[in-house]
Amino acid sequence: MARDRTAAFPVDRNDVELIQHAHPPHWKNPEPDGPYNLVVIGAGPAGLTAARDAAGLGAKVALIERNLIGGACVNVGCIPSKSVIRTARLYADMRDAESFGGDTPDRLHVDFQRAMRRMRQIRQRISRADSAARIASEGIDVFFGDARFAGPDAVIVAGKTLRFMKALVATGASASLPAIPGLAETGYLNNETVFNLTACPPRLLVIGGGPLGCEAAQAFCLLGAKVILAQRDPMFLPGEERDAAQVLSDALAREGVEVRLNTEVVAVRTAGGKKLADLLRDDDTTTISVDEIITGIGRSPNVDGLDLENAGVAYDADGIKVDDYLRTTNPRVYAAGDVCLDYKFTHIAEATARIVVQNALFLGRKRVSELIVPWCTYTDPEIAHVGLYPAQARQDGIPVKTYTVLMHDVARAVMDGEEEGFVKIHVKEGSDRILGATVVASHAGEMINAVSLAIKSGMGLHALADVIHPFPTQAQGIKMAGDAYRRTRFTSFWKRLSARWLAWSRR
Ligand SMILES: Cc1cc2nc3c(=O)[nH]c(=O)nc-3n(C[C@H](O)[C@H](O)[C@H](O)COP(=O)(O)OP(=O)(O)OC[C@H]3O[C@@H](n4cnc5c(N)ncnc54)[C@H](O)[C@@H]3O)c2cc1C
Ligand SMILES: NC(=O)c1ccc[n+]([C@@H]2O[C@H](COP(=O)([O-])OP(=O)(O)OC[C@H]3O[C@@H](n4cnc5c(N)ncnc54)[C@H](O)[C@@H]3O)[C@@H](O)[C@H]2O)c1
Repeated sequence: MARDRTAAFPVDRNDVELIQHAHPPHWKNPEPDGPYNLVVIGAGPAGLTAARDAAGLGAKVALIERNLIGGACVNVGCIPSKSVIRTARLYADMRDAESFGGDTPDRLHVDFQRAMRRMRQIRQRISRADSAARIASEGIDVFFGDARFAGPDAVIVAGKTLRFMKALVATGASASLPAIPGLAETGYLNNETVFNLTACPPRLLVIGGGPLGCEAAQAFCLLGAKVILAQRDPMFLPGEERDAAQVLSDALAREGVEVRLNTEVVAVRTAGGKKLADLLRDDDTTTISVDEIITGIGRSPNVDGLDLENAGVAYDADGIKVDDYLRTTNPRVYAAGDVCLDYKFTHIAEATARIVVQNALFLGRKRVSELIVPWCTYTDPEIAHVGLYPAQARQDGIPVKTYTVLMHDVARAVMDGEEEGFVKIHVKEGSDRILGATVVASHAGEMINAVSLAIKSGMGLHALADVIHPFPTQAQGIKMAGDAYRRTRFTSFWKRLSARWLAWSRR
């Protein structure tokens, strides 16, 4: 049977339900009978998608999970984090009630335990759709246990050998271990443990200003913690456009997060029941005292214990090596999701799993490089991006022209009191070919989809301006960027020509 990692949850009724769905305690692994078309290792978003799609197309499929079905996303990632963020936003709105013509409650008490209970309730509800029983009822052989390769065409799990025609490694990634002296001894939280908190830490240090650190810092700050956010780089979300990161930095600071950029946490220790952290910036070290520390310094692929060498599957510290078709160095074995990709997101894990099903089982030639992939950091405002950044385009020798709309010019954003941010759409100069876009807005994650659709379907910015949006919506900002492009088409030549035509029509 699998290791008892499930016991890590603080067991309330919701967690009991979750475990019942995602790793039923009395589950009996089936008896493998003959080779499988596809053996999938890992039941996170990548593994679940591949197993279900393949079984739906008639393949004989085995799915192996050592911990909880749903993987990082459902159990310790997207679902719990966005559920907590929603409650944090509620408190932010309550504090801001007066600017909406309401009254801020006199004694605003944050009920952290209720917020976490709501999160656990949502998590167990969402896990129902992917329960072991449900997956098994779809004709998939579900095994619980640690999978490892016994050879180029065999996997062993819980003492049973599963032979395969093709296999998919979808084992995901785990929080990288910070190499900060004293941190392990002092104790810290990461995404696997932070959702077990039952009280909001009064003072909290968040290490790392990537998506995880920024989302966590803002949420805990809005839930009442005094948060210090230390980021080694000169800006948050280092991959994003500089002005997007700046808007976020300003928003965090305004809400009360103590922003420490260019800052590295170099040592941690305990004193008088507190955690002391040494923060190094330039050549200055300051020591801060906190109650808890959360790390969000990146994720490392789950490759240990898989005995990949037995299958001739090459890997290194960045994960399993795959080609553009997601084949590993063993032609029978594919990989998808966090275990092999630089971009670690649920929707990419799912999209790459679909590629594997086509390529591995149906002689497909789908390439990862063909995917149009947006992503979004769910802070307030949200930061979403798709396609190329201007710097990348210029590096490829593509001249770039950018059309920008500020959210304070979008009527619905003004009405909603959500004026912060912008829509930026980058096109190839001299054309309306969309290269990429960054949206910074309260609902940027929803808005970016129109641009992804346009890029995917080869629709230019001119055509995007012709798409009629219901009024008033914040997504109008996308259309307004299209309108800005269209106005540039009114060159002085066309203006003169149309003025002449109109003058003639008045005769
Ligand atoms: C706090 C946080 C918030 C996030 N928020 C978002 C978000 O808002 N949007 C977004 O797109 N992404 C988000 N992500 C990223 C997202 O969770 C991952 O990209 C996604 O879960 C990757 O899916 P996967 O299937 O590749 O791997 P995982 O979800 O990691 O699943 C892999 C599974 O494999 C199992 N496994 C590993 N080794 C073995 C083995 N040897 N045998 C059997 N089973 C094994 C694991 O137990 C796990 O269940 C977030 C991540 C974190 C940490
Ligand atoms: N909204 C989302 O889609 C979402 C949310 C959370 C996480 N995720 C995924 O999870 C993955 C992990 O996110 P993450 O934020 O942990 O990783 P990350 O690699 O994106 O960012 C980590 C940041 O921590 C900084 N850092 C590292 N060591 C440090 C130190 N000692 N002191 C100070 N700063 C330090 C790095 O400079 C870096 O900017 C990402 O790949 C992301 O795709 C996605």
